[in-house]
Amino acid sequence: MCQQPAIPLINHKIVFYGAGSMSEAIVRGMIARNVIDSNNIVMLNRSSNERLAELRSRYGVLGCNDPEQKMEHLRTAPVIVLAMKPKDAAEALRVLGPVLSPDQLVISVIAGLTVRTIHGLLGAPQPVVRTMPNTSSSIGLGATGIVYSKEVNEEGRRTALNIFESVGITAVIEEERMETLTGISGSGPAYIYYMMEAMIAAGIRGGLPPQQSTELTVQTVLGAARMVQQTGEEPAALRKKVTSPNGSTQAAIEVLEKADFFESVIAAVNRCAERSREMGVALEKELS
Ligand SMILES: NC(=O)C1=CN([C@@H]2O[C@H](COP(=O)(O)OP(=O)(O)OC[C@H]3O[C@@H](n4cnc5c(N)ncnc54)[C@H](OP(=O)(O)O)[C@@H]3O)[C@@H](O)[C@H]2O)C=CC1
Ligand SMILES: O=C(O)[C@@H]1CCC=N1
Repeated sequence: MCQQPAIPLINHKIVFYGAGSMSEAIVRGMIARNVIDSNNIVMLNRSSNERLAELRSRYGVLGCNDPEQKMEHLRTAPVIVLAMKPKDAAEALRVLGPVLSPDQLVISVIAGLTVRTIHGLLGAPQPVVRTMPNTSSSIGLGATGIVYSKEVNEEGRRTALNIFESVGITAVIEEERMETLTGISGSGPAYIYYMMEAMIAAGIRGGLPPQQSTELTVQTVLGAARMVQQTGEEPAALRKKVTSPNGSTQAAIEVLEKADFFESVIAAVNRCAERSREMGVALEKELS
């Protein structure tokens, strides 16, 4: 077994402003890794009490949707993670800006929302970390892109890295690359799940019991990812080893080629990046 690197204990409050899937994935991953005490996690949402009760019972975190208490948490937390949908971000940030003090670190996971727009909506040059994680963070296998605003000091960088390294790997990148990264790793799990759905369906249509088809598909995807990771070989080289000349794999790949699989995946990644930019532009318009 390979040992995961030790992550320093996070011993301050983190407020998740938005208590949905992405927040839960990060919280679950951090708690499983024991990098933070659940008493130090506060999760805020807008309306759903049931959702907060669910999070409380699963992770022992504090949930809150009382407007006054919410503002108090936001005013006092050293670290705030923005995790609402892009359409809700402008309003939430306008409310947040006036209660912040200059040393509070704002970490965003919101697709498309740029550092410049965050600053504009907050109305202050807050230290901002723009990130793009993915939901595999919940099992410690996330992949998170990170951009720092120039206001983020060494301690802020370390804090952001501690959070996201505790739930997977991180890549510090230029902000211009964030949309491409979203197309690969932010949304990427969904493409793999889609491929898995199709493989499972094919197995069932071919007469395998659903459970068997699912188990075989899961193990195949897991094994293929681990092979790339552990052998260090290129996916193309590994694919070649599966593909006997004129054999069954070659026949299957020819069908995928005919459907332009390779270029379709690239087009999907590009469209994802483009859509993230569109969402960013829509949010930028909120500034005027
Ligand atoms: N899901 C994913 O795979 C990924 C998502 N992201 C980003 O994460 C962000 C959240 O996505 P996701 O978790 O899927 O979304 P969800 O819809 O699951 O969760 C959004 C949460 O935000 C809350 N919320 C909205 N407005 C406010 C507000 N004004 N004050 C407090 N809480 C508010 C909602 O509360 P309520 O339900 O009460 O309205 C809800 O808890 C998005 O911006 C997305 O781009 C990034 C990477 C991957
Ligand atoms: O679909 C979305 O907009 C978000 C961003 C990355 C994954 N989910």
